[in-house]
Amino acid sequence: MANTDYSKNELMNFIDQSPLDIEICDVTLRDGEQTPGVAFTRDEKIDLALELDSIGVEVIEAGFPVVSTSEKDIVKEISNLGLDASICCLARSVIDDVDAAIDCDVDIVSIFIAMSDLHLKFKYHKSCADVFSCAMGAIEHAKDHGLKVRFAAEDATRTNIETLKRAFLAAEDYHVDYVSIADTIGILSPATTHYLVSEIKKVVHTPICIHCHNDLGMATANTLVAAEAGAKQLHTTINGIGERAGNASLEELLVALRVQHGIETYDTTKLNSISRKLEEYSGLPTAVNKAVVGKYAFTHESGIHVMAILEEPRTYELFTPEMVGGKRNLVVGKHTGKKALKGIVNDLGYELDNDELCELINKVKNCTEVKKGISRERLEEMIRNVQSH
Ligand SMILES: CC(=O)SCCNC(=O)CCNC(=O)[C@H](O)C(C)(C)COP(=O)(O)OP(=O)(O)OC[C@H]1O[C@@H](n2cnc3c(N)ncnc32)[C@H](O)[C@@H]1OP(=O)(O)O
Ligand SMILES: O=C(O)CCC(=O)C(=O)O
Repeated sequence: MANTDYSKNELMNFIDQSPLDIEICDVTLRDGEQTPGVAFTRDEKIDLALELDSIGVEVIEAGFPVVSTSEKDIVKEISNLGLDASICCLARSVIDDVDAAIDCDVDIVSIFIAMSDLHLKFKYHKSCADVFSCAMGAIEHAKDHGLKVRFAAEDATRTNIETLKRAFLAAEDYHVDYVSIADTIGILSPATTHYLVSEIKKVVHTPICIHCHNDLGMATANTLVAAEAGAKQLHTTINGIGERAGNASLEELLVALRVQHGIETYDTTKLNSISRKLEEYSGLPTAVNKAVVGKYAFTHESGIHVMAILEEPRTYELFTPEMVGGKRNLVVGKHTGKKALKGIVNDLGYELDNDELCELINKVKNCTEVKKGISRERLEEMIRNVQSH
C-alpha cells in the first residue's frame, strides 16, 4: 500500500547506497544539559529517559557521574529502570571517572580524550602520547570491570587524521565496543563528514559513532551523511539543545531517516510531546520555524498553499502532522486567497456567498496591513459581521 504519511525522497533511488545499519544514542541528558543555564531535576531526567525509551532510541546517555553526587545518583537510577535502551554515561580518561561509571551500573561508558594540537597545548599541557596512555589505561580499567566502552575522540575533526586512526586502532586492541568521532566545535560539512567517516572505516572495524555540533547549522545533515558513510551510532539531542548552538536534533534526524531511507522503526508520533516537555524542563523555547516540532511546522497562510492543502495536504507538506504528533493550522492573514478563505470559513461551520466572501477578504487584507495575523475569534467576528450586512 502506498505510504500516505510522508513523501519518500525518490531521488534516493538514483543513489548507490546500501541500507543503513544504525542506532540512535540520545545525549540530551548529558550534552543537552551542558546548554548554559540548563539543569534537569531527577524527575525530569527520568521522564525524558522513559520518553526516549518509548520512542525506540537504542542508547541513552544519562549523564556524567563525576559532575555531582546527585548527577551520579540519577545516572544510577536510570540504569536500573529496566529500560529497553542501553544506558551510557560519560567519563574522562581518568580511573576515578570510570569507577563512578561502574558504580552507576551503566551498560556503556564513554571514555573521552582530545588529541588535537590545540587541546593538547592549551587544555592538557601534555603530549599526545601522555594523554593517549591515560585513555588506554581508563579503557583497560573499564573493560576489566565488564563495561562496554565507547572511546570518544573529542575534537576529532581538528585532529590529524593519521593520529586519529592510530588511536582508534590502539583502542580496538583493547576491544572497545565503539569509537566516536566528535565534531566538538562543529567544523564539519557534509562532504568532509563523508570523507572522514569513510577514511576511518577503511581501517577501523569497530562500530563508529558520530557526535555532531551545530555551530554551522549542519549537525543533523552531517549526522545523516555520517550514517550514509557507514557510521553506526548517531548522537542526537531533543530539540537539538547542547553546548553553544547545540547538537544534531533527534526529531529532525528521525524524520530524515524515514523520508530519505524509509527507516520506520522509531515512534515519531511522540516527537512533539517530548519536544514540548524538553521546552518546559529546559526553559528554552523552540524557534517557531524549527523543523518537525516548531509551532509553524504545519501552519499555512499563503492562499495558493492553503487552497491546495484543503484538497490534498501532501501538496505542501512533506509529512503529516500526525506522523510527528503535531497539528495542522490554517490561518488567515495578508497572504490569504479567496479559495483558501472559503475553505477555512466552511471548516468553521459558516457559509458565505461570493459577495460576502469578497467583502471578508477585503477586510482581512485591510486589517493585516496594520496588525499581523488574525485570531480565530476575530475571524469569526468578521464573518458574522459580513453576514449581517
Ligand atoms: C566536549 C565535552 O562535552 S566534554 C564534557 C564537558 N562537560 C563538563 O565539563 C561537565 C561539567 N564539568 C564539571 O562539573 C567539572 O569540570 C568536572 C567535575 C568534570 C571536573 O571538575 P574539577 O575537578 O573541578 O576540574 P576542572 O573542571 O577544574 O578541570 C578539569 C580537569 O579535567 C581534565 N580533563 C579534561 N578532560 C579530560 C579527559 N578527557 N581526560 C582526562 N582529563 C581530562 C583537565 O585537564 C583538568 O585537569 P587538571 O585539573 O589536572 O588541570
Ligand atoms: O563523542 C562523544 O561521544 C562525546 C564527545 C563530546 O561530547 C564532544 O566532543 O562534544
